[in-house]
Amino acid sequence: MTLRELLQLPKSINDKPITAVSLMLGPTDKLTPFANKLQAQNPDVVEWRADYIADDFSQAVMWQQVKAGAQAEIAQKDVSAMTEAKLLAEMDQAQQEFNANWPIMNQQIIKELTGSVFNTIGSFPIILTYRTQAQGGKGEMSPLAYTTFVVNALQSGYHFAAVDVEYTLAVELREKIMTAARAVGVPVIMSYHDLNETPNVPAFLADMSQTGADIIKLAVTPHDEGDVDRLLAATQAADISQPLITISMGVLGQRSRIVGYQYGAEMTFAVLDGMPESAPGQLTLSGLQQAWQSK
Ligand SMILES: O=C1C[C@@](O)(C(=O)O)C[C@@H](O)[C@@H]1O
Repeated sequence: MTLRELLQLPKSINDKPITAVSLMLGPTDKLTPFANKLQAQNPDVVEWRADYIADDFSQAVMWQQVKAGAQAEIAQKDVSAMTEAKLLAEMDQAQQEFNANWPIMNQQIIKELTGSVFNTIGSFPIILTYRTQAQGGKGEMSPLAYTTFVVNALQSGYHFAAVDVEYTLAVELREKIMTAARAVGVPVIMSYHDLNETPNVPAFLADMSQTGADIIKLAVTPHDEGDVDRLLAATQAADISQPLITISMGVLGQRSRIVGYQYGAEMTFAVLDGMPESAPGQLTLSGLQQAWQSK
C-alpha cells in the first residue's frame, strides 16, 4: 500500500510526494491566522505538533494553578496559626482529590485541545505528533504522560489521518499507543530522529520495520554530501514492507526534501510562508513547489 492510500488521500495529479506542514501553536497563540495560510497554500496534510501546547496542561501545571488559587484565598483570610495548619491539611486533601480526578480531567482537557484543532483545520487530514526534547521537539512529559496524552487524543472522537510514535519510547508504551491507534483505525508512523549524524540507515530501517508500525520515518543529520547520498541510496534500496519517509536535516540535507520522492520517500515536510520551521532545513511550501517546477 502506498502512503497516500494509507492516509486516504486523493490520488496524486502529478508524481510528487505528499506535502506536510506542522502546526506548532502554544496556548496563547491564535489558530485562525494559521488556518488562513493553510487554505491559501494548501498542503496535503497538517502535522499537529502537540508538544508545543500539551505540556502547558500537564498534571503538574494544572495543580499549580488550582493550588495558587487556594493559597490566595487563604492569604486573604486573617487566620490563626492553628486554623492555618488546618487549612494546609485541607490543601493536602484537595491535592489528593485533584490527583484522583486527574485522569478524567486530563481526558477532558485533551478532548478540548484536539477539538479546537479539528474545528479550525479539520478540513485537512491531521497527523498527531508529540515530539520529545530528546528527539528534537519541545515535549518534556514523562514517557507515561506522553503515552497517555496520545492515547487520549486518539480516543477523543476526532479522527487523525495518522499518529507519530517515537521509536525511542519503551516497547510497552509504544504498544499501548499502537493498540489504541488500531482500535480507531489510525495508521502508526514509527519515527526516529538522529540529531547528530547519519547512522547506518539500512540497519535502522530494518529494525524500525520490525515494530509492526504502518509507516517508517527516519530523519538524520548529515556532515557532508556523502551522508545525504547515503540516506537517499538507502531509501531507494530499502527492502521493507512499509511506506517510507526519510529526511536528511539541515541546510546540507535540504535536497533530500526536494528529490527524496525519486528515491522512495513518500512525504516531505515544509513550512508555510511566514511560519517557523519545525525541523532544521525545511523549505517553504512555495520554495519546494518552485524547486519541483524548475526541474
Ligand atoms: O518527523 C518529522 C520530520 C521533521 O523532523 C523534518 O525534518 O521535517 C519535522 C517534524 O515536525 C516531523 O515530526
